[in-house]
Amino acid sequence: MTVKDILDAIQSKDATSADYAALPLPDSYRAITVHKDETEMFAGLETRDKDPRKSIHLDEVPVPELGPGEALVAVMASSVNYNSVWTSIFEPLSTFGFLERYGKVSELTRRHDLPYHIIGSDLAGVVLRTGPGVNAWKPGDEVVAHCLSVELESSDGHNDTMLDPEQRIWGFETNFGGLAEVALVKSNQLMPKPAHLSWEEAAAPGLVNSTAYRQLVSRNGAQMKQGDNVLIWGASGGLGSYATQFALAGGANPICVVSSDQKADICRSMGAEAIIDRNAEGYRFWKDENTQDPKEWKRFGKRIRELTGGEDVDIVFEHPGRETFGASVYVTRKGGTIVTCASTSGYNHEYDNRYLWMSLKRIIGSHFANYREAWEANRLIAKGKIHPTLSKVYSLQDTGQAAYDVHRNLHQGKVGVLCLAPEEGLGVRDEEMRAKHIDAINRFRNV
Ligand SMILES: C/C=C/C(=O)SCCNC(=O)CCNC(=O)[C@H](O)C(C)(C)COP(=O)(O)OP(=O)(O)OC[C@H]1O[C@@H](n2cnc3c(N)ncnc32)[C@H](O)[C@@H]1OP(=O)(O)O
Ligand SMILES: NC(=O)C1=CN([C@@H]2O[C@H](COP(=O)(O)OP(=O)(O)OC[C@H]3O[C@@H](n4cnc5c(N)ncnc54)[C@H](OP(=O)(O)O)[C@@H]3O)[C@@H](O)[C@H]2O)C=CC1
Repeated sequence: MTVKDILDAIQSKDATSADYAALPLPDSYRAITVHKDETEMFAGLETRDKDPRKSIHLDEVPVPELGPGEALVAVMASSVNYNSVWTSIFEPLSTFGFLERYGKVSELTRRHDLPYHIIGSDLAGVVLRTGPGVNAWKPGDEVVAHCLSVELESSDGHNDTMLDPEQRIWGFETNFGGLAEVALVKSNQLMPKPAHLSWEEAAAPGLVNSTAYRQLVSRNGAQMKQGDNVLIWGASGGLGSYATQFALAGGANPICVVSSDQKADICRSMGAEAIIDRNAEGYRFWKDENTQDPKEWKRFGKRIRELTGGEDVDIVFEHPGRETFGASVYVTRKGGTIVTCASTSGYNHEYDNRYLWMSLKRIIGSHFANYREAWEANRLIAKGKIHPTLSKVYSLQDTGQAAYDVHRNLHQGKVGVLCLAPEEGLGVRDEEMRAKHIDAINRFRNV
C-alpha cells in the first residue's frame, strides 16, 4: 500500500467513507523536515544569510500511531508560514526544544519527540482515519486544519482555548505537520474545506487568516469597528493581506504599508485607497542600531494624516516589531490600540512610553486564534467574504525554495505547496460559487 492508492481514491471524487476506511494506511510517506543534528549549521551567520534551502529536507518517514481524539489526514496541499522560516533557521530557538518538552507531557505525546521535525501549520486534504472518541469526522471528509493544539485539561483554557497552559502551534511546537503527504492532527483542528476552492487555495488562508481575525476583529484583539483607521504593516503579505480584507469588509479604512509599487497595486486592487510605500518614502525610524529618530515617526504620522484627512489611526496591526514599533505607538490616536502578534525584525521593542500613557493608548498581545475564532475565520472564507491570497505554488520537494522566498520577502500574499495533489486547480466542488468570486480568488496569482 502506498500514498498513490490514497491519491487514486481522492481523485475518483466519489469514493465513500467506507472505501477510505478500507484503504490500508501506507507504512511511510514523504515529509518536509528539519534535522536535530543540524541545529547549529547556521551558527555565526546573520539572520538574513541563514538559508532554509540548506536546512529543509524531504524525507520518507513512518506514519505515526493514531491516538484518541486524533485524525490522520491525506494532505493534498499546504502553505508556507513564517513559523516554518523560523524553524528552518533555528531562530529564535530550535524547535526541537518544543518537541522535547511536549514529549514529556504523556505516553502519547512522546511520539512527537523525534530527531526530525515534520513542519507545516496549514493543510487541505482528506481524513484517512480517526482515533477513538472522534465522532464528528470520518474517513473521506474533505477538510482544512487550523493549527491550534491544546490538551484542555486545565480550566485556564476553557473560556479561550488559546489560554490553555499546554497550548501549542501544530507543525511548529508539535511534530507531524502539514508540509507532508500525511499529517497527524487533533480532530478539533478539523474544519470543512471551502467547497469553491482548490486544494492549494483552501490550504493558504488558515493560519494567517485566523491570526488576523483574532488580532483585528475579535473581542480578544482590537475589536475593529466601522470607520476605524487601521494601519496595516506588510499589507500585501501573509497576515496583512487578510487584515486588509477584514478592514475593508468591516467598513474600516485600512492604511496599507508596503514596500513596492507592485504591492501597492495589489492593495489597490483589493479596494484599499490609503497606501504608503515605505521604500519609496524612505522612512528610517532608527538612526543607528540603538537610536530611534522621532522626527521620522512624525513624518510618517503626517503622511497618515494626509491620507485620512487629518485623522490618526485607531488601530495598528503590528508584526514587524523592533523596526516599526516605536513609530506604531507614536502614530496611534489617543485611546487607540496597537495589537501585536510578532517581531520579525527583532523582539526587543523600544517606544517612548510617554506617548502611550499620556494618550491612554494600549498594547495588546495576540497569538493565533482560539478554536472558535479559527472556525469563524474559516467560515468567512467558505462564504466567499474573505478570499485566499495565494500568489505562487511550489512542489513539495521545492519547499526549501518556497521558505527562502518568504524569508527574503520575495513573495506576495501566501506561497502554496502541493503535497499529494499532482497539479494545481483540483478539489473544487462548487464551481458556481467559484465563478462568482474568481477575480478575487486569483487576485494575487503570478504577480
Ligand atoms: C501561529 C504562528 C505563530 C508564529 O509564527 S509566532 C512567531 C514564531 N514564534 C516565536 O518566535 C516564539 C518562539 N518561542 C520562544 O521564543 C519561547 O518559547 C518563549 C520566549 C515564548 C518562551 O521561552 P521558554 O524558555 O520556552 O519559556 P519560559 O516561560 O521562559 O520557561 C522557562 C522556565 O521559566 C519559568 N518561568 C516562566 N515564567 C516565570 C515567572 N514569571 N517566574 C519564574 N519563573 C518563570 C518556567 O516555569 C520554566 O521553568 P522550567 O524550565 O523549570 O520548566
Ligand atoms: N503570533 C501569531 O499567531 C503569528 C505570528 N506571525 C508572525 O508574523 C510575522 C509576519 O508573518 P507573515 O505576515 O505571514 O509574513 P510575510 O513575510 O508574508 O509578511 C510580512 C510583511 O511584513 C512586511 N515587513 C517585513 N519586515 C518589515 C520591516 N522591517 N518593516 C516594515 N515592514 C516589514 C513586509 O511587507 P513590505 O515589504 O511590503 O512592507 C512583509 O511582506 C512573522 O514573524 C510570523 O512569524 C504570523 C502568523 C501568526
